[in-house]
Amino acid sequence: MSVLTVHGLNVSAGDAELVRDVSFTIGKGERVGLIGESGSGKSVTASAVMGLLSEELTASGSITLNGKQIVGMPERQLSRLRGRDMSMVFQEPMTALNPAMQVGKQVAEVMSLHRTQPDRRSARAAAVDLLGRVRLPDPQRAAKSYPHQLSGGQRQRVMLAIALANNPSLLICDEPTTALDVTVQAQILDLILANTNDSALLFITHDLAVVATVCERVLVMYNGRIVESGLVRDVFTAPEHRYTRQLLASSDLEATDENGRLRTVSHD
Ligand SMILES: Nc1ncnc2c1ncn2[C@@H]1O[C@H](COP(=O)(O)OP(=O)(O)OP(=O)(O)O)[C@@H](O)[C@H]1O
Repeated sequence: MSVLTVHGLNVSAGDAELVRDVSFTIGKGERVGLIGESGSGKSVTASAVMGLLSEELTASGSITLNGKQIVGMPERQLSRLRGRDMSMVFQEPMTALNPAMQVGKQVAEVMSLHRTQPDRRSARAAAVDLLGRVRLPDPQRAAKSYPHQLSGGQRQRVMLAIALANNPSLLICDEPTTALDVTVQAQILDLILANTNDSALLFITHDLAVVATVCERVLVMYNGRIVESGLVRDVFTAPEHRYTRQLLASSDLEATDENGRLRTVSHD
């Protein structure tokens, strides 16, 4: 059974249809990229999956996470799934972190909230472990820092620790490295790859080279619809849709090398 199944998803704001008839699945341990120009509906799709659509938006169709229907699920139930069964990493960690709370406590809190650690003390210890797993130097000390005392890359590591804390079945990354410099981007991508073996991963990005590095399958979104999908190596080497060809042409990804294999832009 797929971890995530989206079937015939529509999202509208009044008369405006933002997402139209979107369907896809992600299995356990599968990594799927979602690409498309700004405004094509990627973030709206991700918000619908997380049950985080703003009030003026309406969703119809079906989204199931491990068989549970997300569309129309009451907020109380959704909040039990978010942070435990599914979590999300955003582009700007500063807005997602609490500026007034030590980051170790923020990591511990998501475990205490979902009771995935027996008590607060174990949650604190597990938080320090997690901060080490996302390779924050001196995790004991880092746990006591406030978000403003950390660099952008370190804050994104904290976000990743929070997202991974309860070993979610589904991790959604929405442009998680766009705001970071290139070296830090590559480190964060490595961490995401190293820590999501069993999770289903939906990875939203403008950067086709990142998709080629991280994902096995890709969905191409244009004007609210998925216009093309398939294995990254097929879609990037032999795109069928005109829009995908344009995306590839305007990216700095050199799709194939002299042997016809997918080549990615190096990150250093
Ligand atoms: N709350 C809202 N009310 C009305 N329209 C919205 C709302 N949220 C998003 N939209 C519109 O929905 C469309 C899709 O937006 P979305 O943020 O999903 O695009 P995106 O592909 O994620 O773009 P980006 O890459 O810039 O994040 C856009 O036209 C946007 O203006």
